[in-house]
Amino acid sequence: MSKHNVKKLLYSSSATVYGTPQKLPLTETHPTGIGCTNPYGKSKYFVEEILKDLVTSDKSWSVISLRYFNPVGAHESGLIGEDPQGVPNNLMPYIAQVAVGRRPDLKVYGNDYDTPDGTGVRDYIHIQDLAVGHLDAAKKLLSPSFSGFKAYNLGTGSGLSVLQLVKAFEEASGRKIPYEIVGRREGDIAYCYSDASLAKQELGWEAKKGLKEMCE
Ligand SMILES: CC(=O)N[C@H]1[C@@H](OP(=O)(O)OP(=O)(O)OC[C@H]2O[C@@H](n3ccc(=O)[nH]c3=O)[C@H](O)[C@@H]2O)O[C@H](CO)[C@H](O)[C@@H]1O
Repeated sequence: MSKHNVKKLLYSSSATVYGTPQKLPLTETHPTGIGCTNPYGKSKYFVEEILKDLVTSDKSWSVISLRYFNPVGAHESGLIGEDPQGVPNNLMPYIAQVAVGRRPDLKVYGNDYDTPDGTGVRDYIHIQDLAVGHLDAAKKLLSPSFSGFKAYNLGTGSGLSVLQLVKAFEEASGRKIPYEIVGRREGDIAYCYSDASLAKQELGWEAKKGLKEMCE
């Protein structure tokens, strides 16, 4: 990057840098790296720390870190979407594979969390909203007044449970999603949802697509 004089970086980070939330909704000032529940979150945290050190040691660098909540959905053309090989780890692609008959049922990882229906609550965000967030962040990064390191949450600001997502997907697809409640998955937390107001104030960005569009 330095050979080509690239000194501006937009980093794809994750809400998992916050670990188990001490306070909800999660703001960018929430501590990071403490109690990260899985290696993915820890690696995102480590890279953010390296980037903070970089901009401190060399003022010619500037970095924006985008902390994604739970990206889901597909492009409306149907040409770009999510179809992971093997067994999907994430909820939405798993539900989609059950809907098309590739898997018999969804295993719901625990219904004994301290949430309204006992299943895990997450802040799902449509990938097209996420893409627009990158464009808005790139504008900020390229503006002459921007310097240093800044992190922004990219989320909708509201949480949905596993069972709410199942129901919404059934409504959008017209297919029944059979499910079975099984034990909790190690490393999972009960709640994770954003306060996305900083991105609205400073980037002029907010999520526009709703649950129905995420499931279509
Ligand atoms: C432990 C783990 O892998 N965490 C990853 C997962 O976080 P998340 O746990 O936030 O996302 P996810 O889509 O894997 O799970 C969302 C919710 O669905 C539940 N669930 C998920 C799959 C399933 O087959 N059945 C089920 O009940 C899960 O317990 C959770 O409450 O995805 C993030 C990206 O979006 C990051 O990659 C996280 O590191």
